[in-house]
Amino acid sequence: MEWGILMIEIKDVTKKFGKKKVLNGVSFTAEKGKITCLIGINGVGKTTIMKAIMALTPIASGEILIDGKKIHKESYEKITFIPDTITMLPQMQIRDAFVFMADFYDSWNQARASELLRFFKLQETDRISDLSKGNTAKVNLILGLAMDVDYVLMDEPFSGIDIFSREQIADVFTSHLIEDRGVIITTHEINDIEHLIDKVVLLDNGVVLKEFDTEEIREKEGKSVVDIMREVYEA
Ligand SMILES: Nc1ncnc2c1ncn2[C@@H]1O[C@H](COP(=O)(O)OP(=O)(O)OP(=O)(O)O)[C@@H](O)[C@H]1O
Repeated sequence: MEWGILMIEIKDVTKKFGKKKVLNGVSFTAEKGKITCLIGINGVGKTTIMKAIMALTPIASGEILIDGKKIHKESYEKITFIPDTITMLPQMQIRDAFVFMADFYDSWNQARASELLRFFKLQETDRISDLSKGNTAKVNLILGLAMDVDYVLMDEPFSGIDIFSREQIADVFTSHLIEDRGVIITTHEINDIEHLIDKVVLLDNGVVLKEFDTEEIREKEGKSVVDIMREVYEA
């Protein structure tokens, strides 16, 4: 396979809810092996973009390609979506959630799930309903990252959790557990994660204001992501 097409391509995507246009010609790429961060305030369409990539919501126009092929319902063999709330039943223990995932997905990798559990210092007998918000976010992350897929989408993995949990989650991003996968995360708080991300897509009201490579702007322009955000959003 040609290396050039190992990416998710979002091309001029529009989406309406009723009469309201929430995506207004969104285009960007997220390459395999890179961490791409979608940034924008509440309601700009970050989650809608994630759902469109997962073919969980239909788009009005434009197209979305994964490794050069148009997305379809079976794309979940290549891609997984980690929502910002846990989808497992509260009475389950973590090990029950693992069994559920293994039953449902061929791509479930139990060895990686166990490694992630150790990484986060969680026990497989911990009950979902008893987990703190930070630990719930970690379990959610484990359920997504333990899948043997090329692309992982994460909706607000750092939102509403304490600094120590945020740091632990950030450590996963720089570990071998990510491997050479393509990751797309959404956030509105960039500070803790700026050093982890390779690429940034700045969104506003359903349009991309700027797409850039973090290392490039650091090296060529001596600017941080926050500098660019100020330039773009305060213009
Ligand atoms: N099912 C739906 N029906 C109607 N409107 C919706 C629906 N889902 C999202 N919207 C609207 O679409 C817009 C974009 O929502 P979206 O959840 O994608 O934003 P977001 O950037 O992810 O925001 P947040 O940071 O709050 O999660 C919002 O105005 C939202 O109210």
